[in-house]
Amino acid sequence: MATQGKVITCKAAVAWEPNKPLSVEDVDVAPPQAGEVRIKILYSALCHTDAYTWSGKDPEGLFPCILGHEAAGIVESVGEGVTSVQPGDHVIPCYQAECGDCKFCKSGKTNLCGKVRSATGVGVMLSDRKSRFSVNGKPIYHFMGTSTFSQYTVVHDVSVAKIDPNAPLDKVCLLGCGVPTGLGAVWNTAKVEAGSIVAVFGLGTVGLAVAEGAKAAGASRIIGIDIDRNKFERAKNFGVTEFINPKEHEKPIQQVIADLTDGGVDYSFECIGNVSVMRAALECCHKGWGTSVIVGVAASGQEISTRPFQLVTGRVWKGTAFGGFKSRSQVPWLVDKYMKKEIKVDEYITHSLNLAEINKAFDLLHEGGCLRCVLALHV
Ligand SMILES: NC(=O)c1ccc[n+]([C@@H]2O[C@H](COP(=O)([O-])OP(=O)(O)OC[C@H]3O[C@@H](n4cnc5c(N)ncnc54)[C@H](O)[C@@H]3O)[C@@H](O)[C@H]2O)c1
Ligand SMILES: N[C@@H](CCC(=O)N[C@@H](CSCO)C(=O)NCC(=O)O)C(=O)O
Ligand SMILES: [Zn+2]
Ligand SMILES: [Zn+2]
Repeated sequence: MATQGKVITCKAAVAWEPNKPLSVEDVDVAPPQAGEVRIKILYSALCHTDAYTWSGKDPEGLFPCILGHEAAGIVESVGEGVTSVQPGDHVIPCYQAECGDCKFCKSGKTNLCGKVRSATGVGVMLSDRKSRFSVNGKPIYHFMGTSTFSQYTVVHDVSVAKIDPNAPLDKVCLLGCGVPTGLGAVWNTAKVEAGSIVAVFGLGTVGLAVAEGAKAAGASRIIGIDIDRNKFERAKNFGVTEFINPKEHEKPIQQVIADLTDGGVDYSFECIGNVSVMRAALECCHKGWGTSVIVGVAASGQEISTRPFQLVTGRVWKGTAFGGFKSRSQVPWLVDKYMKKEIKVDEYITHSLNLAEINKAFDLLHEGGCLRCVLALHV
């Protein structure tokens, strides 16, 4: 391979400072070291977590950095000792690693992996605690161990899922974050049973994937809650059966929902990142067994609260990261499900742009009509 072992200079969107428009410029990407993989990223979608970190509200946000974590590409080269993938493999970089060997991976109780998290949380690679990205010699931090708003990125081998080479990369890039998160919140974290009544707060990509997962699980009612009434029409296609706009009610939304459901729902999901809504989502659950799952990411300094009595009386509060899916083992399975038309992916893509238009893509993310905007990295 002509580029193997060499620095690659390519285009990437650099976030120099919080909230300052991203700058698409030439970035040097160093070759992968031992245990690392350099990937040619072909497509990357934007997730609200990218916008959250860019906003400066993420306590783990470091600048300058290269954001992006919902992508697909092809392995360009691998570092010493890497056997799980080879150049030419089609892959999805996974912000949640899976080493199979750490205390977390071996526990059988969680999809969180501890192998590289101490490095990915501070924007560097594990082996030498340095970045592989630089601009004119100045290091640029990695983000979430993925940094996919770059034509080439370097990730840890434990963060790379090898997928079916026939899968369209401009679609399955979404399986790097939002869609699996919603599906898995239902299937893995809550384990919703057939006949359950479900409430979904926030009908963006994550909330719609929750609805899709709940429908597949056989939920009898799926109540969508959003302050944007326009969200309902589209949400019906994902399984939402009823819609509530909190702005149209005087009573607290948890009371409105309890009244509509003979005391509360079996499962609720907060897919917004708003701590007041997280409280409402817990409190709209049925006494004795209702379970609420926090999916949304709330800003630095925000805290959740409720009366302990809510838990004493049997409600359960949970959270989920990447929907509880084990990334390297289960992302290929999700890709196969998509190829068999068992899960939706295309339906979440509302916009397609290229890397040079990334700031426009971030603007779109804040507009009601946009679910996922997929960027083509090499046009
Ligand atoms: N836990 C994880 O692993 C994980 C993974 C991906 C995304 N996330 C987080 O999930 C959240 C949702 O992501 P998304 O991409 O679907 O976002 P989104 O912005 O597309 O969707 C949020 C929806 O919530 C609605 N909303 C906003 N305020 C509301 C309120 N007070 N009451 C009711 N509805 C309200 C908006 O109208 C919008 O439809 C974000 O916080 C994101 O960071 C978490
Ligand atoms: N850095 C933030 C937390 C961000 C967060 O919660 N990330 C989610 C994924 S969001 C994907 O769009 C997650 O999976 N977290 C688990 C992990 O990062 O290991 C903060 O500090 O507030
Ligand atoms: Zn995400
Ligand atoms: Zn591990």
